[in-house]
Amino acid sequence: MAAARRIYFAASIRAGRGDSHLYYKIVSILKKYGTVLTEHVGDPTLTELGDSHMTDKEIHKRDMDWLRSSHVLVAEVTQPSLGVGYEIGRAIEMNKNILCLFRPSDTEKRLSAMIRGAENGKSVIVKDYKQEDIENLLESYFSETV
Ligand SMILES: O=c1[nH]c(=O)n([C@H]2C[C@H](O)[C@@H](COP(=O)(O)O)O2)cc1CO
Repeated sequence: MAAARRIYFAASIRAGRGDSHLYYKIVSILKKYGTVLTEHVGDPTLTELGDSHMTDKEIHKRDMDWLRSSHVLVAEVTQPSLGVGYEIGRAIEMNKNILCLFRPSDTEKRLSAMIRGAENGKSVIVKDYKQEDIENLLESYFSETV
């Protein structure tokens, strides 16, 4: 199943790349569980300019095609990002499995009610986590949930 599973990883780009090393780590763990379609999101050399070789229309089309073709969306939501919120909302409409990861200990901000409130204990899961727990958290998500 791991190779066949298509994973869309979402995290902040234009909203700030302060957590990019953590995104890199999450992407490298996710690769154990499937093909990560959006590997660029975890590239620590990617700046807030994002995919600057593409137009915004091209980025939106490519990412929506990837999202449609994915089995699961994993989103790191600690750094609030319009793009990530949009992707989560679209994925909910597409009935995707969604895992949102939030680090309360690394931010004074509270997660949006539109994300935390979308949790349904089944297809939409929102987890508070610490960096050191990420391997175990993903292991139990992919072995038990999807
Ligand atoms: O260059 C880009 N490439 C790209 O794939 N995205 C997608 C993937 C990310 O999960 C999300 C980030 O949104 P934002 O840039 O609003 O933080 O949008 C977003 C941008 C720039 O907005």
